Amino acid sequence: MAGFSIRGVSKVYGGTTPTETLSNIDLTIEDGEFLSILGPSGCGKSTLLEILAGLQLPTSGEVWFDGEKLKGPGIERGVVFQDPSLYPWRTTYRNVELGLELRGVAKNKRREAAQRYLDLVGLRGFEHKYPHHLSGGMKQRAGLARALANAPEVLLMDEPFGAVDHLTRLQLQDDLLKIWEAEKKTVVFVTHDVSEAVFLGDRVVLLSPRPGRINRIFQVSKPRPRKRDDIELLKIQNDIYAAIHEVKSPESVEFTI
Ligand SMILES: Nc1ncnc2c1ncn2[C@@H]1O[C@H](COP(=O)(O)OP(=O)(O)OP(=O)(O)O)[C@@H](O)[C@H]1O
Repeated sequence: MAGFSIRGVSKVYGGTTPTETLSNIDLTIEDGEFLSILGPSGCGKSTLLEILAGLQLPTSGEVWFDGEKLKGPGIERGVVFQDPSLYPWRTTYRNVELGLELRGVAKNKRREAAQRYLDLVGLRGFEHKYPHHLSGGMKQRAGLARALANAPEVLLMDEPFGAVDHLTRLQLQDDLLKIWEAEKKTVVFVTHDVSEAVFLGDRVVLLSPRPGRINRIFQVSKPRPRKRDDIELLKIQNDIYAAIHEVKSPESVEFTI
């Protein structure tokens, strides 16, 4: 059961002026769910994702995954960042097999897994190219294949398509949904793009800033495949904008339509 139970999680970053970044987050993420986390810049989206990844510990509260209290990172939770940070001296294939290599997986098993996921993300034929020969979208696909090759139960994605052009972004969203449907992973997807959050998610968790709190959770019941101009999705987007404007913070309107 690759679900999370987040109970009363708060995060205070230290320093000369300690800041409460997250306050009292209670959230259950279901096994197999595609959950979007949406909010303005600085509301703590990445911090929450890092807590789920085990890269940060909450200051108070706790997170349970798969029936166990989280204490740190784990192979069952793969992370995909905006910058895929591929090693420039390794080919695409060798970047994708890296995690397996570090864990001592035999070469034939590595090859099998890397090729499977390179195919799945649409990079067949680019296995032997180096990262500088790949477009931004292709690098992001390679980063996704690298995460998938470790066979995680959960993908934790932090604005993974934030740095690619608009059309590539739409294509990557479609492809990610196909992969999610094929692989049956739990996905937690951080974005500040309202339409992306609604198009992708089963639910959209809207965070409000300073400190980051759950403002509202929007259910997106529309079955897939979805059309971007679907009236039901547009209505949810409008409801989200209305909720954002209710908060009335000048910085809480930094969203992409
Ligand atoms: N390691 C850290 N140490 C101190 N403060 C931090 C640290 N990481 C994040 N913060 C602060 O916590 C707040 C929330 O940051 P976070 O990156 O989680 O927000 P976000 O919603 O993901 O923002 P963005 O959309 O701009 O990436 C910010 O004010 C940030 O400066």
